[in-house]
Amino acid sequence: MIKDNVGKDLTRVCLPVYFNEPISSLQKCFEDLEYSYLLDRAYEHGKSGNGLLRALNVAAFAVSGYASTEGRHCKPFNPLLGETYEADFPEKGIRFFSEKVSHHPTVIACHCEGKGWKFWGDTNLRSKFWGRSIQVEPVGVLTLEFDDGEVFQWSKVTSTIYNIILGKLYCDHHGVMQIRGNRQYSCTLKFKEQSILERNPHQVNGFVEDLSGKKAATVFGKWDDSLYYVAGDGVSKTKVSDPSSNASLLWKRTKPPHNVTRYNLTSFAITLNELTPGLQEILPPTDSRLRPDQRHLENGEYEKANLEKQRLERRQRMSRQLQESGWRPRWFEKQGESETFKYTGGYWEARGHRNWDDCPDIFGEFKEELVDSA
Ligand SMILES: CC(C)CCC[C@@H](C)[C@H]1CC[C@H]2[C@@H]3CC=C4C[C@@H](O)CC[C@]4(C)[C@H]3CC[C@]12C
Repeated sequence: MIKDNVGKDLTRVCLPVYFNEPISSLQKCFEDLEYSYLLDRAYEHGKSGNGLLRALNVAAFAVSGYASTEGRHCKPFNPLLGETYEADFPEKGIRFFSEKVSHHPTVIACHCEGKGWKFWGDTNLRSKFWGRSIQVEPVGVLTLEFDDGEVFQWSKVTSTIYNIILGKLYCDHHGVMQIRGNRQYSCTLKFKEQSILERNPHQVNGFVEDLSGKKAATVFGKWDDSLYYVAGDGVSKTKVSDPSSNASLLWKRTKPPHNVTRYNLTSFAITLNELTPGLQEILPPTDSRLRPDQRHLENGEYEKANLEKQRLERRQRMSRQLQESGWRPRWFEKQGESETFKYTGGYWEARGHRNWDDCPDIFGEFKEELVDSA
């Protein structure tokens, strides 16, 4: 298996379903929004004139998206071309939508609307599998726009997955994240690379600076745990990295569920593939929740899952031709080659009318009842 896949792009590595988690990359993308309340807070702070606290909460949000990667060791499903995922969370005040917009290279685009903000972006994971470790470089810009016009943009840092063959598999994130704002504040965050002797892994350190380049606050914490800040220009480093000092908490990770599954999903992630009867009737035929192999895996039916996965992978090989002969994403569009895919609108309206006539039947043939009778 390894021999067949060395040097390949991670998204295109074909593995038996046993290595998968019952979540697609489209759904995984939504995991980054688990702590969306930080953006609601950021909006409120900015509205009441505190631009610094807005920038700090945006920084906390950008870090919080990594928390759910801790302890994970399974590969998400690579969605089919044109596959979509929606998440309607009225209790969080957010609506999220994503689509796989390109197969060669693999690109996923997403769009999310919250209370006072919009968040969108696309990612093309440039990854290489070299046998012992995999390095993932997300290419693409994430944009956060507040309703009052303030915009922040950043890109995700490099991730490395270690011990692919021997030892305990784990991932780490490292590099510098530059969160650029269009008004007064910008933020720089450094994700420290873990060394073998590291006693304090997963560290993130950084600062918020104003237009003149003056440090307005220092931030520190761990991407799998929490983030703190100290206002002002940082004083001495030792003092600042001690949470018992005068630091204030920006974000704290939710505790993992009591009865973890073999996938180590967070309580939030566990809900993302749920197919409630009411939902099944309104989803488009392209939604990840309707993907048969993923559903079988979630139900623990490995053999059925594997057969379906092979069938869908065979079908998917034709998607290169499809794309070359002018296939276009249904819900996203990009202006120029270097631009980000932008949501063209209309998904939630179509859902209101259950009008999915022009959605392709990407999963084909599968007719079995998907909802658990239990
Ligand atoms: C080869 C197989 C069996 C093992 C690897 C499985 C796990 C650990 C890998 C597969 C795909 C990986 C993800 C791919 C892309 C991203 C986006 C990046 O911005 C953060 C890390 C994150 C979210 C990775 C986390 C680790 C990951 C989930």
